[in-house]
Amino acid sequence: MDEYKNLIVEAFGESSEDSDDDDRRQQLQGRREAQLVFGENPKWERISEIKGLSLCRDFLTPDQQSTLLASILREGWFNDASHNQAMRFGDLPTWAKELSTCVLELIRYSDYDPESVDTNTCQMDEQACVFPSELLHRVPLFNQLIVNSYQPGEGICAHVDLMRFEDGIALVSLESSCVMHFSRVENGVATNGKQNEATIKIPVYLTPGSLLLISGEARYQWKHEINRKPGFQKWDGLEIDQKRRTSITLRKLCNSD
Ligand SMILES: O=C(O)CCC(=O)C(=O)O
Ligand SMILES: [Fe+2]
Repeated sequence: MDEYKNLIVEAFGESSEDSDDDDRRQQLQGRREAQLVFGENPKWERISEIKGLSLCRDFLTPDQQSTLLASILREGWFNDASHNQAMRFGDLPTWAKELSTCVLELIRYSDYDPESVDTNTCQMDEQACVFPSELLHRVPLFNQLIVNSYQPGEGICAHVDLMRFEDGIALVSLESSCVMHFSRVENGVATNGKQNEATIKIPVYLTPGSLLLISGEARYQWKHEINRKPGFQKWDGLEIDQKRRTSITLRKLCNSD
């Protein structure tokens, strides 16, 4: 984690929260330099059926995944086998703050399509951005953390994340791969015996070290779930080998005033 962050800080300096044009130009310049430093930029996959869902599979290297997992295990939250979830609000552990910084830097310096940038204002069009750009200036970016530790067979029921959290959710996967399914919130009435829209499930394959960003429609109009019961975890026609899976969810609480 530190290595990734230091590289970025070394290359571009600490990030600024100002948002005037000069800063934007510098950010764009930073992206160009990032391409030189890291070679090929991390690739983002859009899930075409769902607006606001972006997946970066090579977010964390295997070494970074091990370091992150070790930091989580050192917290001791899962020492007792009956605990499989930990939540933190406000001041997050150092490793979680570093992870948030990595998410932010990755988004800021990710590949971008030069065609989508207005060269006068240096504004990127929303479609080209993997995260709503107005959220990138909020401080802190995230102040709530959930770590889930799932044993083989365990998953999470279909849900929309609670409205007490703002838009813009980051989800990091560690250990076992899994398929997360998304289904529309609306309960459209099934007509003509056709499949109800709400029952159509879009599968998203989450591999270890990947980062999933959920915002806008994906956050408010789609439910997500992971069913790891036997027979439900298939990708490319093959049943996924189920091991323990650890996930980290980063969110920002809505202001209560
Ligand atoms: O474990 C996951 O990947 C999903 C967790 C989740 O949906 C949540 O914390 O709201
Ligand atoms: Fe969730």
